[in-house]
Amino acid sequence: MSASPSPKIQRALLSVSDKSGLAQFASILVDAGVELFSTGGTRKNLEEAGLPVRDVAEYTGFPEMMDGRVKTLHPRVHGGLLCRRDNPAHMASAAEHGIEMFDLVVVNLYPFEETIAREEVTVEEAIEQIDIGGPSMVRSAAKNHEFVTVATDPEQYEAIAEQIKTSGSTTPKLRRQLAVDAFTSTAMYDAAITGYLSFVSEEASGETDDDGSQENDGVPEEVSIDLLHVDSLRYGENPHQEAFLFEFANASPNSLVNAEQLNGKELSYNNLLDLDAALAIARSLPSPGVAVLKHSNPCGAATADTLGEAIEKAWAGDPVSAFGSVLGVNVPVDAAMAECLAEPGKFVEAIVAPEFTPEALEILTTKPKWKANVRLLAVGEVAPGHGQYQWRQIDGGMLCQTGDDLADDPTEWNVVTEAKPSDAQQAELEFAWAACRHVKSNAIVLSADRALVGVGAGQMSRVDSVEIAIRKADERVKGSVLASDAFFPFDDSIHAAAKAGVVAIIQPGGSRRDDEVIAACNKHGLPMVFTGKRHFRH
Ligand SMILES: NC(=O)c1ncn([C@@H]2O[C@H](COP(=O)(O)O)[C@@H](O)[C@H]2O)c1NC=O
Repeated sequence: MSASPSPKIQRALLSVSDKSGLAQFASILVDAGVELFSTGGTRKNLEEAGLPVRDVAEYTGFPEMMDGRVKTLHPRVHGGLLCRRDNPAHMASAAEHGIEMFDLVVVNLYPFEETIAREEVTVEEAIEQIDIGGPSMVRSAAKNHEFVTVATDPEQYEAIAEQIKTSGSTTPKLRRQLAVDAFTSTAMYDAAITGYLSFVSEEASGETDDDGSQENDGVPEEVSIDLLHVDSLRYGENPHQEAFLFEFANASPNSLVNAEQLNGKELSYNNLLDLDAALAIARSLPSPGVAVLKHSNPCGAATADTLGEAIEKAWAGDPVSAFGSVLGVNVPVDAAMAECLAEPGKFVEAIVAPEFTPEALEILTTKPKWKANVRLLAVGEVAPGHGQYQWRQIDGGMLCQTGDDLADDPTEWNVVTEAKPSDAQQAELEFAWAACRHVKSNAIVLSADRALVGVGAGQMSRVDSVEIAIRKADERVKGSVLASDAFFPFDDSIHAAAKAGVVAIIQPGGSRRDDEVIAACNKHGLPMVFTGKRHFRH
């Protein structure tokens, strides 16, 4: 079968929510002799630009109705999009029903993803932003791309306009590519809708089964995850691995993927992992707080009256490991912090913070040796994103869980020992507990004066983590408090901690041998708090 010649573009149907670049593109079409048809808002926009445009409602003989739910869903529209120009029977049907051919469709959809990204959005508002007529036109045109050109993104206007200016039509190659883009965009759009409706909470939707229950505990049978390609990364965890960055279509503007990079080299895969961990711990520390990360674990973290003090204390947690670290900060980076980092002997790979003051930016981008490379990311407000689902790939599947991001409530904790923590020890335990949940299990942290002084991370045995934390803290272990992300299976860790000079302990409790662990604390006169909540991090 020989390919049909590219049809001259004579008639275009424009219906867009994002009206950027529209008038300029449409005026090129008008100059090329193309007749324009439009829906309400789009027509108004074109008329305001002084362009001649026909009303789709006048062409179909039906007004827009039901709050815009029905505008273009009409055989005179879809017939004009789906009709094969080389099929005499199709053309005869078109003639019989007064259907005109549309050679170009310019459609972009109701902003569903932007709508559901708004924190206060209701399910009703989200549902009204599900575009039906737009995707229908896009799919009709894309199916019939042998004859019809479909634009779904203002970025495509220039390439289409160039071809129309030179030949009055578009090439089959461009039409095929635009059709692929069109089907991709409607697939992504549907995935966003599916994802939203599947996970929208029972309270928000008010929807339950007749018996009041939610089928399958509210877990949908099928889930689509809507991801947008943001960037191709230089490589993955290692140079021989390919890597890419994707963004959830409904990601918050204050998320790491949307952070503004103010300085530095391009971000690597490992940088992004470390920055993610840095942001998470910064979010859960009291303000002003700083976390210093290496390989996704904090080697330092601190809070103080000023950010300048906090960074000094956080860096001092483990200055050897802090060299080449990634930092997370929960307030704007100021000049005092920048001056501290610019000191000789210090080096950081990247910093994520709500923002950077102009003075801090000036110092970090002019003073240190590594000024050109340091990646500075402004993420905006660092409020925790409660209740978000976390996905993780395993062999042949995905794990899904809600994030471990709710703050703990110390009023629910219990002192289980004869000795009670002093007020100062209680405050220190709260700090240690907040930091501990961000350390890979088995996690042990030692803290003093609201700063980590020793961390034992990712060990297969808890007592090994205790010993590493003690070794790291060195002399500072004396008078420090200890937090453990999960229960102690034996009393050996307690004896080691007491011998080293730890003065109070916090842990979830729940071991078969809790009695022995409590007895060991009592023997050493150590206060111990049970939180009742575990914070494993695998
Ligand atoms: N209902 C319909 O028949 C329909 N036809 C086109 N739309 C959408 O309406 C929007 C444009 O509307 P307006 O021209 O009124 O600003 C576009 O995003 C388009 O995708 C529709 N809206 C929703 O389904």
